[in-house]
Amino acid sequence: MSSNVLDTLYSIILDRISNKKEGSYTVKLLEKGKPYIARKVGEEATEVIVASLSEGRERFISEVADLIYHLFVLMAVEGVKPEDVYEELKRRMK
Ligand SMILES: N=c1c2ncn([C@@H]3O[C@H](COP(=O)(O)OP(=O)(O)OP(=O)(O)O)[C@@H](O)[C@H]3O)c2ncn1[C@@H]1O[C@H](COP(=O)(O)O)[C@@H](O)[C@H]1O
Repeated sequence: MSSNVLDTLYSIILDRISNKKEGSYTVKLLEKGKPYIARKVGEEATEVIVASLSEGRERFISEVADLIYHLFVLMAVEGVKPEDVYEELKRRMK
């Protein structure tokens, strides 16, 4: 996965936070607050599990994308950038 897609996604999410674009799903999530967003991350993780166990490759890819998006919204709420996570993953590399 090229990290510039992830970095671009994160910058779009930050843009939605600051510009509150009309009709934005991200803005709707933010308005529902952190507990709701955290619950959505859990839901999307479950949907990844279900897709992995009983649905095809395309559904699995789609659910992983949903999970990454919702995780990135939660990271933005927490003030954690993708680079922070990349650093941690790099630190763990053997
Ligand atoms: N990658 C995504 C992305 N993946 C999934 N989703 C939304 O996440 C939801 C997942 O479906 P669910 O059934 O879990 O959610 P729902 O039933 O629609 O709504 P709720 O259950 O949350 O009430 C869908 O509404 C999708 O539209 C996304 N929404 C936005 N993005 C990215 O975020 C950017 C900003 O989007 P907006 O905030 O809508 O402008 C977009 O340009 C995309 O790059």
